[in-house]
Amino acid sequence: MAPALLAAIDLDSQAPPSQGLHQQALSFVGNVFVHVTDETVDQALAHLQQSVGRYADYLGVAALSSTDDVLSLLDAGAAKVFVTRHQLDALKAQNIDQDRIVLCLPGNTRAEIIDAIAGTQVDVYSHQVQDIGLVEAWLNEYGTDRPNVFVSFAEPTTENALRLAKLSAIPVIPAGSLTVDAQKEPGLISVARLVMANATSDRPDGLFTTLVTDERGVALGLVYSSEESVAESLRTGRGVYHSRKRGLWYKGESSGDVQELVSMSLDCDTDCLQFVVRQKGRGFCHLAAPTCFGEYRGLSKLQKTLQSRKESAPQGSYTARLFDDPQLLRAKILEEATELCDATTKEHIAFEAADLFYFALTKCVAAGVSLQDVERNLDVKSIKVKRRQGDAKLAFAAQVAGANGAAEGTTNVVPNETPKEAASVPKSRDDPAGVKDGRIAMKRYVTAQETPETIAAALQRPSQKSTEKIIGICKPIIDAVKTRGDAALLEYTHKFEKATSLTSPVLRAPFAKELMELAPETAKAIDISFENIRKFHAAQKEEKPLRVETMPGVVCSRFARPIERVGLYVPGGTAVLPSTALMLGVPAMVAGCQKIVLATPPRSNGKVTPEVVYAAHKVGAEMIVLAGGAQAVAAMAYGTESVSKVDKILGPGNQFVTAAKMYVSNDTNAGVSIDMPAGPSELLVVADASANPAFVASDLLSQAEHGVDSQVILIAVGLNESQTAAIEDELNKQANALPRVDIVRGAIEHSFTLVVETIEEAMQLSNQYAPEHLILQVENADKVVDLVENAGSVFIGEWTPESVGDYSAGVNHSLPTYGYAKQYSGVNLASYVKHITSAHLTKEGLQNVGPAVIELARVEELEAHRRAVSLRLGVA
Ligand SMILES: NC(=O)c1ccc[n+]([C@@H]2O[C@H](COP(=O)([O-])OP(=O)(O)OC[C@H]3O[C@@H](n4cnc5c(N)ncnc54)[C@H](O)[C@@H]3O)[C@@H](O)[C@H]2O)c1
Ligand SMILES: N[C@H](CO)Cc1c[nH]c[nH+]1
Repeated sequence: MAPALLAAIDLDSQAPPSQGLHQQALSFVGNVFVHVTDETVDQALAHLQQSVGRYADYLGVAALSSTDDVLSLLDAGAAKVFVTRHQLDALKAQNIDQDRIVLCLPGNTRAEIIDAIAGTQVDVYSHQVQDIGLVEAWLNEYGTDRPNVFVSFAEPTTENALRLAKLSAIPVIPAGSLTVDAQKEPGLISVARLVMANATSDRPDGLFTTLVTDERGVALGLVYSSEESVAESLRTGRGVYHSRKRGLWYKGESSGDVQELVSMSLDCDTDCLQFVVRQKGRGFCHLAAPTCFGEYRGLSKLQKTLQSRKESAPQGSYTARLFDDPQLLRAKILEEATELCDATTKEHIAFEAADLFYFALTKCVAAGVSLQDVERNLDVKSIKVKRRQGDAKLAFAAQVAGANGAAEGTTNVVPNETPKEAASVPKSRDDPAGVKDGRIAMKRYVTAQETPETIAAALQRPSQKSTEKIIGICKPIIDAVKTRGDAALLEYTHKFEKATSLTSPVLRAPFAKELMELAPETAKAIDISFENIRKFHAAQKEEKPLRVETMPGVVCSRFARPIERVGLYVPGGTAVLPSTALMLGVPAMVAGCQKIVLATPPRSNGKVTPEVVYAAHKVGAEMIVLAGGAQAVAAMAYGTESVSKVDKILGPGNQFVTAAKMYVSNDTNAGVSIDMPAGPSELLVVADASANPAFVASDLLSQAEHGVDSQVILIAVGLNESQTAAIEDELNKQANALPRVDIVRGAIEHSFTLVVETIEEAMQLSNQYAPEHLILQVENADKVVDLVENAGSVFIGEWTPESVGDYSAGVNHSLPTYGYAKQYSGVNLASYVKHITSAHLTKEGLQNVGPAVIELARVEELEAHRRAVSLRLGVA
């Protein structure tokens, strides 16, 4: 819609004008003209930022030397730019919407104008016009079927402006020459007169039909206006109309339900006014309803409810709980966003979107943000000219890839090609340094200031994709491998690993030397780690059977035997993990398992990294299955033409690996067991004032870099603000220097610090969480170990970073996550053996224990059991 006028303002003038339009009246007019030069581009951008949504900015940019600056101004929300012919051509070449361009005419004669606008359909601007008659002449010649014509005057007067306004030209007049109070400023040009210059009434009484709406455009009611009421409304900044019975009508004067004027404008054929207002009191309608068409609905209604809950919520109100508990609100927003992503039917999508809107709007209202603010943002974004790539941030893309798999084509996260690349995930294209999105920081809770429920909610792990869903994806894969063996296994490796050249799914021992060629320092590091892991696991061996004489002549024993055939899964999706091959393979070797099968996804060239082959060789693996995911698990569980069937499958992996392990272990036909359900890596550090902030931060980051779903927690014991901030600063600094900063950022988003007062409280919270890894960086750390009840593995004192456990200290890194440390142990020697018990009785022993057996068999009415004893003892 063409504006009625533009009020020209000066970017440099800081002081309010001594006469003419004040700031608020600029919004009523709704359209402002600003002249921009190379020196004032930044000021203009700042001005746009403040004013976008309050009024439309028309910018004179003819003096700008750079087209980029013009584009930036359009991008920042300028409604239109007034340009030279040269600039017009440059903007056209950039495909800028011509509706946003106004061509500055080089002169005002007919010939000059025709020449300038030849071949264009853009609006035009005739500036500093001296001879109004000349402009009137060509406006009359063109008629109304022409682009918009903007005109500024060498000497603006009411008469000049009205003459051109009546020909539907748009006057551009300095704000200081305009007034909304013509009585007080009689020498200035009346805005009301200009606004109404072209208004036409289709009513016998000459009044103008007026639609009154709120800021979101929701109709409040219908009224009538006259030029006088419009002038009064502009003067007072309130809703003032013309009552057909009582004349000038100051809305709400007697009821108190007044309105603040936001803006006013005419419709497309200038016979209807729209007043945008902020309604006060009970509402617009004389029946005390918000609108003359009834109550608010939908988002407007929700907003009103939330705003009133914020002011005073009834006891037990859920919304009030959300306002008070940002952590709960955050969790709900994430939960609902995920549910919306998973919804498929129209009804379900509408249902989930409604839930998400509710929680999102609660967040807005809590922060004093209105729907109008949100919609203003949408409008500004809708006219951006610099389009973004639109890719998801890597952290989120990786999450989706984790759930759907890159192979489904849902993301652009690609599987690794080489070990080095795999270890260094690329940063997002939008943010090559990985720092633009701001500080990397964990949320902080001071437990003394929070409710126990808030802390308990914080200690919940981030939600995982439902196992049923993942099993639904894995089951067809497992069935295919079970029924079609190698052929299916190879097909899935071609599909998921893109290893299309692979023709055999296994690599058999002895492995060729050239497949395990390593730099001497790498081989040495593997050898050292191997030896330490071997020593620690060998020490766990039970040298002789357990033997107890429970009664004279009754001897009970328990002895261990290795599980004959074990399958070890070494993950390889986003990182290559030879350390995991050692952690799983060395105890299998020490336990004496006869057949060790190792499975790992190959690279796209069909090969496995030499470090993994070397580790497989050192532990005596019989073969490496060149496959990953559910297909590798199925191959080891059921066996194929090439893959040996195993009795137990161990090792971590992503959701597909875990789901497949759980599925095959429940299939009685498979006859296979598993170590434990595994989840994303996690770490909890308990640190007191003696801890080195740089050490603490480095430990937290060491697990955060595993995946966006990793979680790290700091429990700060008795730290003051500056001590806690020192760790946070270190974390931000070190995180931003990491190659996997995007993954870290994703993990840190659901990681947090708990500030507690005592070490006892810290350990109680740690035991409640049951972390996979627990680091104690506190005074007397070895004494604090006594307080540990639940944890996968504990790292004691400032010189024990968790990474030593990941690689070389000797302890195992395959550990229970997701709170399973409450009931599971990490992988250890016992994971590779089963225990067999034996009983050995003498005659005397049977005489001693026999009567008890006879009696219990009688109670259970199992006669054959009873007789097996009574017969030997010769009793009835
Ligand atoms: N707890 C521990 O001890 C420990 C140690 C090392 C690694 N980890 C964890 O193991 C995990 C390794 O995950 P990863 O993805 O890097 O490697 P991975 O080897 O576990 O999984 C890769 C396989 O997933 C399968 N897959 C991918 N998308 C699929 C889809 N859409 N449908 C079906 N199958 C699909 C493919 O077969 C692919 O080979 C990480 O979460 C890491 O933190 C844990
Ligand atoms: N920290 C992982 C267990 O959660 C294991 C690992 C392998 N490589 C490095 N770290």
